[in-house]
Amino acid sequence: MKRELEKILDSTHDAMIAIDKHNFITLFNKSAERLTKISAADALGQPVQIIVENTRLPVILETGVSELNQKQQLNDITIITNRMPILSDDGEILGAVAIFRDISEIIELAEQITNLNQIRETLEATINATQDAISVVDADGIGVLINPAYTRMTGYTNEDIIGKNCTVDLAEGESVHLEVLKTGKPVKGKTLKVGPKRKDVIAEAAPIIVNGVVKGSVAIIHDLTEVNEIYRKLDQAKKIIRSLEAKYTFDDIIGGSEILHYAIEKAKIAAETPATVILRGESGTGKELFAHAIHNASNRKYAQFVRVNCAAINENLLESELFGYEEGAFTGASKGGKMGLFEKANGGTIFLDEIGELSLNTQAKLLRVLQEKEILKVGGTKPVPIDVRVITATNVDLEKAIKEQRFRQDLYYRLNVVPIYIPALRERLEDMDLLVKHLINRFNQEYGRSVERVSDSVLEIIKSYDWPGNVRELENFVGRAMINIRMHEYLLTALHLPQLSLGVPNINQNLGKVAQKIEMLGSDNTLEYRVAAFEKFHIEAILEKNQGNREASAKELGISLRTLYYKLNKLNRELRIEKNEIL
Ligand SMILES: Nc1ncnc2c1ncn2[C@@H]1O[C@H](COP(=O)(O)OP(=O)(O)OP(=O)(O)O)[C@@H](O)[C@H]1O
Repeated sequence: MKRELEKILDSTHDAMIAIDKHNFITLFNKSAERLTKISAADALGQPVQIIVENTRLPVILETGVSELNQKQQLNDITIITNRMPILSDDGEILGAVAIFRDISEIIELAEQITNLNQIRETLEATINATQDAISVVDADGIGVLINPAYTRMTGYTNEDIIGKNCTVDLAEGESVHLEVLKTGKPVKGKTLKVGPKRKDVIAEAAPIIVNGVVKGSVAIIHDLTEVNEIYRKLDQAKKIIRSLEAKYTFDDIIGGSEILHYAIEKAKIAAETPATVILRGESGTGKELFAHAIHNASNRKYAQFVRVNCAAINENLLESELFGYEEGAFTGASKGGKMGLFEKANGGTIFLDEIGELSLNTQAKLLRVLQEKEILKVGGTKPVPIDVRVITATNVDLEKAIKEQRFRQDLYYRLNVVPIYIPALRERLEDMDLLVKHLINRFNQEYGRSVERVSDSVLEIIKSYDWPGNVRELENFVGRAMINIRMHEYLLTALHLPQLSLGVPNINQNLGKVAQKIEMLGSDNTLEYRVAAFEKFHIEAILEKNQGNREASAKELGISLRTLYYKLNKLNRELRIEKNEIL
């Protein structure tokens, strides 16, 4: 009987240790051995304190009171202990027994459950926070979860969806959930209408598979109106990039002179209207810059800006370039025909530069376009309506061209709606300082230079020159000077300046050249040396003006020809002029 009892006790998972009333161990089953890593042979008959430290069994012997469900650590294992006295029938304490249960596994399981809970919470928070509308159904197609984005998009709440068939939200189209549950495969890009407002959406869905079995389906729907809005924005962005072809705005027009300011103000007013603008001014005054600025300040700024240099395109091609052609219009015409520049600029602006160069034939066609607001392609019979703002520019005297019957008067009236005259650079010397500063900043960046100032004589030279090529020539001149300057020089002096193109000589220009050369002189500041240098440079300048004609130069200088030769020889001998190596 005792053996059988021991067998039963050994087979239980609970560890058991019993002691007699003298604290000696009387029972130590197999589970106790596993838990304490002490063999029953070592334990039995020993005082319990020797075998198990901090045991409370002796306390139980004394008090006779049970201690139940006590959690404690034993060799890194969490156990639950029940300790009870062993009582005789008449209540006498015969010993005590402790039963331990290893609960590590249970704790691990509990931890896993807690973790799973956390994962679930995180997943739920993510699903709720996402802007995509999500719905989940079970294997029978019954709604189990929707997120707030879904409610926002469809108008349906938990009440309408959870526990209901997955087709309840559909206004038009097949349920993606049902398709997924049927095929077990993901579905993509289905267009449907959902909700009471029949919202257009794109849906995609995927199966939820657990252990190889389809347990449900999860779907994401995207609002097509949002997608369309994204396309619209993309399109607008493309247009903005395209309109960067007109890259300048009024802020890029540098100058503070009253005469330029007047032109800018007039252009700004014109920009707000659809009126045809004609920009008049010499070459390089900034007519194209103005055309860009007008386009970019108008409500057509997101549409195309098309520049046509009427002088650069072959007269035979110009018509088909401007108005396009139909397929088979002429030998060599591309298949499908070609869109003309007017059509390309539809909704935007066409800038016809050098309009004075148009042939009378093309002038007649252009007049028709301006009057009818439609184009007729070469070889075509059906006119195409167009909405284009026309800006033209010219540096030729159109009025004279009309008198000479090179330009049509009726076209002139059509084009001359808002004439804007852009003054030549020599008419606005006040702008020079600002322009030079602006150009130096620009070339500092482009060429990696660090020029901070220009010497007074440079400005003097610049202001004394005629600038027949206007701002373009000034740009070129400063750019070349900036190449001449070394990396760490911060003062631009006359030494850095390139030769100015001769143009039509005038006295100011001559003085400028003299000043430029004087700055090339060395450190000899004696009056004799400087006066002699001035004399030499002045003679050279006058000679240059008279294209080397010595008689005319001597006459202009008020000296005899003999004196001129004498002076030139003498001055060349006497003057040691330090030349800038870079120039
Ligand atoms: N006021 C200004 N401020 C800054 N840059 C200017 C100004 N005027 C002209 N420019 C610059 O000078 C150069 C020539 O200008 P633009 O091409 O506009 O002149 P244009 O009058 O159209 O010349 P063309 O008649 O030869 O075609 C351009 O690089 C332009 O940016």
